[in-house]
Amino acid sequence: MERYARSSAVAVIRLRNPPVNALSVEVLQALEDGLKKAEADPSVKAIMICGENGKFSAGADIRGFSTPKRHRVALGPIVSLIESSEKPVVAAIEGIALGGGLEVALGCHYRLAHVKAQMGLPEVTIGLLPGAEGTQRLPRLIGVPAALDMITTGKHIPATEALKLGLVDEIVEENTIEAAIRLANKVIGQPLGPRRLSLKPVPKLPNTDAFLREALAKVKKQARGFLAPELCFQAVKAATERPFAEGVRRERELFQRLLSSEQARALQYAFFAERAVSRDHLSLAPSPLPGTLLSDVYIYTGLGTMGQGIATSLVKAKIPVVALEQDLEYLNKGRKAVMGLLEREAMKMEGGAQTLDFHNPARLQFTVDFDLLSDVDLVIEAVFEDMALKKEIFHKLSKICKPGALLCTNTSALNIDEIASATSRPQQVIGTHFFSPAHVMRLLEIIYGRHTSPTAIATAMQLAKALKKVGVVVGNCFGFVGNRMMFPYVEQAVFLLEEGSRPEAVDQALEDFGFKIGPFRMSDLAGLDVGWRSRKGQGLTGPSLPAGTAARQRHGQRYSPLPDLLCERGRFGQKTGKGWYQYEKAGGRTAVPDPWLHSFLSQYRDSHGIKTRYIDQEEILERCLFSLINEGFAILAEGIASAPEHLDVIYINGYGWPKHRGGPMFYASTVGLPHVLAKLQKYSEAHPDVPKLRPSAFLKKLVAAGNPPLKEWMSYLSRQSPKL
Ligand SMILES: CCCCCCCC/C=C\C=C\CC(=O)SCCNC(=O)CCNC(=O)[C@H](O)C(C)(C)COP(=O)(O)OP(=O)(O)OC[C@H]1O[C@@H](n2cnc3c(N)ncnc32)[C@H](O)[C@@H]1OP(=O)(O)O
Repeated sequence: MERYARSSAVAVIRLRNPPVNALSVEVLQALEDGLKKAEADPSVKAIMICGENGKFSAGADIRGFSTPKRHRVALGPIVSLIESSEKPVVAAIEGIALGGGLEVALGCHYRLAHVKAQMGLPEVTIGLLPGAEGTQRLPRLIGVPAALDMITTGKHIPATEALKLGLVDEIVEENTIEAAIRLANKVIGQPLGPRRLSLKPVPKLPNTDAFLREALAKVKKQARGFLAPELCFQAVKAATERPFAEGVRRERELFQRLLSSEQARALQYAFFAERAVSRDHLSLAPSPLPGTLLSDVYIYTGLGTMGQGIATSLVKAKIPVVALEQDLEYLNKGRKAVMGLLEREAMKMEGGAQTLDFHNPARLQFTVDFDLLSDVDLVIEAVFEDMALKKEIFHKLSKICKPGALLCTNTSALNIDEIASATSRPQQVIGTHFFSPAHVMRLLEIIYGRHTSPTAIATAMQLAKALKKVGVVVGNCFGFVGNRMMFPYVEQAVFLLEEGSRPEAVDQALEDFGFKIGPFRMSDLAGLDVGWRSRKGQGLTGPSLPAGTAARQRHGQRYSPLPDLLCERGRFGQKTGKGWYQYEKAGGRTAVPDPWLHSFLSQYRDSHGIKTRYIDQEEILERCLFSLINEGFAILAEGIASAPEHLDVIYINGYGWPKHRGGPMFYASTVGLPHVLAKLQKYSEAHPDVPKLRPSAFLKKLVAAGNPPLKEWMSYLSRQSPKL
């Protein structure tokens, strides 16, 4: 506790724990001590709580949740202590007040925030609920619908919205601390009863029961097996049904249930994994990164779907862009699409189009003039996946661009070294695999080639950061990390159809597991023709396939021609109105099981002498997931990625893997590597012609080593890529 000024009647309690003033045991203890001291000091007439370094607090120290129980200090009683103080307590909220940080503020009698502050109860995103009485106080302050929304989604809200909701009493543009002191002085001596949220009733709704029923249905639908949102709901519901103290007891009970859950452990692992992965390599970037200065320019070529998203993403990050296309027709089409995307993005932002300023040619210009590339710092090429075309472009770039320019290729599978070989500066060539839609998806896979320099890698990582994406650096191999792990997963899904399953059964099993979208719905969305083109390119199907090749064999391994057969019938998915499902029209979005496909599958099985069998959910999950995980172990062993966390971050952010399961490698660690190995052995014996089911040597090694924790896996490998 300190005094604002020597003779001030306002005691100041400053939360101090850099970088985000997380509420560690020590901070909580100091907060309690400070409160008691201020309470006992007759010269103190009011108390102000603020955070060090322009941040109130990011909430409980998340690392503390995995420490043994006896070391924990409860926050709820401290919040009660604040509220019951006989002296007015004012929260001065700067920067962030999240989780337990906001709960501390809710215990205060007054809340004043800086206009740029953000507030929220994001506990749900780490598998918890606000466990310091926040689920009982917030509905009393801002009403049940708004509280439920904040608590079940975990969203951060800006101070301006917080003011409208009544979450804060006042917002200020100038010095928050001084304004809070003024407020504290003003309210000395005023009655505190009406300011104590625990004493307030929860505002009544016209039809609380109906509202809660609908809200629960919505929460359950979005959660897909994720427990925390539903328990958050239950805690808020308790506030509508019970007196404060009983509601708090219910909140504690639910909090304890979540605290000991595997899902909370998974989400907290994912939280730290993402931050650790994003930090990698950054230190080698030139500072400041060219292009983060507004006078510099990023240029990018190709205005197809990916290019449109990339351009939008760059403009959103306030990076000046020159968008290049091969001819005016494509340029005009691309321009229209990009402008449309930007209009929509601007509508979601405060300040709208003015903030993005994309009509300003200094921010975004469109051209067909390749010579404009001579002075740019960074190029992102985003033409379609055609090696010859990419090499031609890189050859040109290498000639035109200034010596230091970084040359990025947006590719999902092509060989970076081969692309780099078309240039005279392979050390500056790097893969940047954006995910569609590129202005929405958070993942950026960054692929280094044999000659890519550490500075180039670091610069690409900094680009990811500037775009607010999660950059993950990986090595160069077919499909890199994400798609390479996806191949066996999709392969199994199709094999399951051959053996007796249906697309809707496979999708359902994986969506129940928590995937946003199953493999067949995903394939229909992405377009079956994409994979078909690639398989034709690899000589697996199409005219280059040698005559007499067995329909279901390629290079001595099992192959399913099912996706090719659908493409030959013009069934490309949503875009043609038919794929693995049928749709209301070409371009339709609602997938409906298709009787035609069911009978096509029966005929297919008959014609190949396959006996249809019932395949249960367990087998669907095990074959799809364990083959994907198996590939992950192979990737780690080859040094294509530097740690299992990298694979997990890729899967959560780019492939819709359910975050509450922590990523595929974390999931493998939770079900146990011996179990994964045993299942792979079983399926591999049943399908000896499927190499991707054969357990990887690294997985076997880890099992033989006694199933060590994930953090130790990499220590069992002797060799690591020097660039990772
Ligand atoms: C022993 C513990 C006592 C526990 C008391 C138990 C009482 C139970 C009652 C109440 C329970 C309350 C629950 C909570 O409050 S849970 C926490 C809720 N808060 C959050 O989820 C916020 C998480 N943080 C963020 O969203 C962001 O980090 C943000 C604060 C917005 C800052 O973002 P950004 O500027 O992009 O910076 P970074 O994300 O890179 O973070 C910087 C470093 O700070 C670390 N960090 C952030 N938040 C926490 C946290 N709450 N606990 C511990 N560490 C945190 C983060 O990991 C970065 O560090 P590093 O790079 O080393 O990983």
